[in-house]
Amino acid sequence: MAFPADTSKTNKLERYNSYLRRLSSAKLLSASSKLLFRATLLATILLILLLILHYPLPLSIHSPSFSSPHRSLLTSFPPSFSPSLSRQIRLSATPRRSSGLSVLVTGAAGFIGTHCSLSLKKRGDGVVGLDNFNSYYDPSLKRARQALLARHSILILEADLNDSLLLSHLFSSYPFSHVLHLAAQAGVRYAAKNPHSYISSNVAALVSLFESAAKSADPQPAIVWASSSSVYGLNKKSPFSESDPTDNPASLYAATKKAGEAIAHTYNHIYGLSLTALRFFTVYGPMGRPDMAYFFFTKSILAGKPITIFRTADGKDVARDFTYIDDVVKGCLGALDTAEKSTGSPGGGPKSGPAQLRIYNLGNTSPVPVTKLVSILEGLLGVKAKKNVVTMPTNGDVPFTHANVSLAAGDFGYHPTTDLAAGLRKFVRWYVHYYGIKLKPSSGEAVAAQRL
Ligand SMILES: O=C(O)[C@H]1O[C@H](OP(=O)(O)OP(=O)(O)OC[C@H]2O[C@@H](n3ccc(=O)[nH]c3=O)[C@H](O)[C@@H]2O)[C@H](O)[C@@H](O)[C@H]1O
Repeated sequence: MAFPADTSKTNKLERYNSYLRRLSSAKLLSASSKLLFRATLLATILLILLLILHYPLPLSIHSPSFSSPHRSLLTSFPPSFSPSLSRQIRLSATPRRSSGLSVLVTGAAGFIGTHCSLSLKKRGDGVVGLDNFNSYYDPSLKRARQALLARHSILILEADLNDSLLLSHLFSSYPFSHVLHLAAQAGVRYAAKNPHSYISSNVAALVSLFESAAKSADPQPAIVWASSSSVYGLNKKSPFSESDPTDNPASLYAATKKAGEAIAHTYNHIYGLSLTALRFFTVYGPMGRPDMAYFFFTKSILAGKPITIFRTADGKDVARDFTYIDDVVKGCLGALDTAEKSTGSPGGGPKSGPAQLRIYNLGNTSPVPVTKLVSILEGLLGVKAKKNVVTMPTNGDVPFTHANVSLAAGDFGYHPTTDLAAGLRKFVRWYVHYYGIKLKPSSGEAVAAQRL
């Protein structure tokens, strides 16, 4: 009898072999999927790097203590303005008079920006505004100014100057003849709280603007921009002239404005940008800045709250060459009208010759003590201020400012005509109307209003 063949050993062997085959194919599968995963990851990283190199991300140095929307208006990819936005930009920028200017006004929702935009538009120039609407002071006031400009068909783009991609796109999409650059981090004492916002707005954004104007605009625009009386710092010689040294800045604000003037020299020298710096002297008036003394003094006096008045360490009055907004606007327009063309070639190429590089004081030429400012306000408001007189802090203030404006007078007929009492009257009139305040019938402003 034949015994059935003993297959148990062969079966075991086959089962073992098939187990080994499955094991190795599973390993192979997992190894190849790992490889595939790594390759995909690498390709994605490479693609992102390529895109960043090609379309650089906006430089965003955010200030820690206030918010800025910093929204890019470039919606599609590759970046471009929507057809409707392009149309609005064209409409707003195109002058209505022959040989009118087309001006990009930065900081257009700001105090001086709004007034200048309106004046330019009223005389037939084209204006496009740009503003980041940050919350350094009440943004609702900036929105009210924006609404006013909109009623005069002036478009304000909500964007940050550090968005260099947007800026270069703006310059390549419309041939602005001029830029009036007023966007800045203002205030001499605030730098102690938020120093970085001064670097971001007054240095980085200035470079971003000059870069785009030099390299993306065709033709390159002439640029008129806001410097400050604060660059004279702790100088003792009075009045301040443009040729005086500016080596003693008393605040970071002043230091960034002085840095701006040095940066302007470089861009003028290398790229042939036509650049004019205007040194403003404590500008005040209707729709002004709530962070300035005349504005918050008015608020506190009306609310019956105490105000702090600074005096110098040796007990003297602190004084300012307070300058009324309408005078400053005339100075800004004069500077724009006399600005010569830039001499650089598109793309930052060689310049055809030296370009204009100017600096002007725009002040009132008659300093007034802060104590006098307060007594004028008391009269206009019909309320006695509760005064706290203290020694001036050493975090930015200077004892006095006083402008010599003969350069601006000679070059574009700048002659300030509004004294502090007349200018503050106009400010108070606006203030009580804007905030819906009823003054006592005996107040200087109420009496003057009855006479009208
Ligand atoms: O010309 C400029 O380049 C600058 O002008 C403005 O700076 P300033 O001249 O310092 O204005 P502003 O704060 O209104 O103080 C006015 C006076 O009130 C005194 N002052 C101030 C505050 C206070 O609590 N008490 C006080 O006595 C104070 O000592 C001073 O004497 C702009 O803000 C600044 O952005 C820049 O443009």
